[in-house]
Amino acid sequence: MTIKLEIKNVSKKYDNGDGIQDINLEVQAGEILTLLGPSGCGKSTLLRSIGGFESVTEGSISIDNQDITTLPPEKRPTIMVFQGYNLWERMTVFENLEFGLKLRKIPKDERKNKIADMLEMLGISAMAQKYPQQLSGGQQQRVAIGRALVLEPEILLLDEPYSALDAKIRVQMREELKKIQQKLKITTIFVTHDQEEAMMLSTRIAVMKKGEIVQVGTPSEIYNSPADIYIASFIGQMNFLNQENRIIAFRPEDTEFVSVNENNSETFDGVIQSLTQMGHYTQLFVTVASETIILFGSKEVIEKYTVGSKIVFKITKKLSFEKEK
Ligand SMILES: Nc1ncnc2c1ncn2[C@@H]1O[C@H](COP(=O)(O)OP(=O)(O)OP(=O)(O)O)[C@@H](O)[C@H]1O
Repeated sequence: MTIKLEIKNVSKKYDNGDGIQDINLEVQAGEILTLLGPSGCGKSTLLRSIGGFESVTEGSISIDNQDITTLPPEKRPTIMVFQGYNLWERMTVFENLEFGLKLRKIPKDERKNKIADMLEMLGISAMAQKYPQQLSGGQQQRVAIGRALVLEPEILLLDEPYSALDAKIRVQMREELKKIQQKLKITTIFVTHDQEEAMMLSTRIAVMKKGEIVQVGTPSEIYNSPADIYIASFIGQMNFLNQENRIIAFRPEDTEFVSVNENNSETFDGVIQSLTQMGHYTQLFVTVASETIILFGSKEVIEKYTVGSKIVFKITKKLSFEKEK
């Protein structure tokens, strides 16, 4: 594997004390690495630091073993797509894509060919002569990505590119991005606070909390072995039960209903608070002592139990965390 981007001990402190601290991260050539975390955890600050839109307070950033820490954005082999796309409204789609190529003094015929290929790949060839405001959100988003990709950056930086789109288009755009990324094998860093989006798109995910990276791993590593309670509660559906000095965590799918309580540490009694048919499965809210958890059952469960029924369940896979002091 080739390391494309190396971030070493990077900190960025704003005057008010916020920012990111001691970030260490290696991004492999050709992967989609997602920076995931709640609002304000420092994802955009890190992305902007990689793109050169933020000067770091400490540490170094290298791309292909070249130190780029102090280079301005236009001297870096990165292109960033911002949240609001920043398309030029007085230029057609074609001109939006052509602008950067002109600056790079690419000859006219070559520009035309590159743009035609890019619009074709993005499925917006018919929009070439339209203006951004004549396009849908999804189409504008494709133009923004096309404008970045046509410049053939070494690394593509995407800051919550789908936040303005509705849920259905979002899913479609993710699929498209994944396809394009696989075709071009372009190293991509993607920022999102949406864990489902991160799980679906990423080769690896870096989970951030309060300005730091707390875990880096593949989606399944993060899902199956979250490093702490914060990550466990952030990714997917997770139940927690307090035990003496520990907290056990388990996913709804890692449980099964049993008829008797064997009185071991895996089996629990609960009382059903609600049952909802979710299509091919039933979702149950259950209280165990004073704590509420979510369980999944088969479609038939809804016929066997009612609200207020006692239920016995066994946890087939669990994690255990020390209580935070
Ligand atoms: N220019 C700035 N000046 C001062 N503080 C800033 C600046 N930009 C960001 N911050 C602060 O730094 C922290 C990290 O912000 P950042 O925008 O990187 O987070 P984020 O994870 O990308 O959040 P969001 O998802 O809301 O964009 C926040 O506390 C934010 O208020």
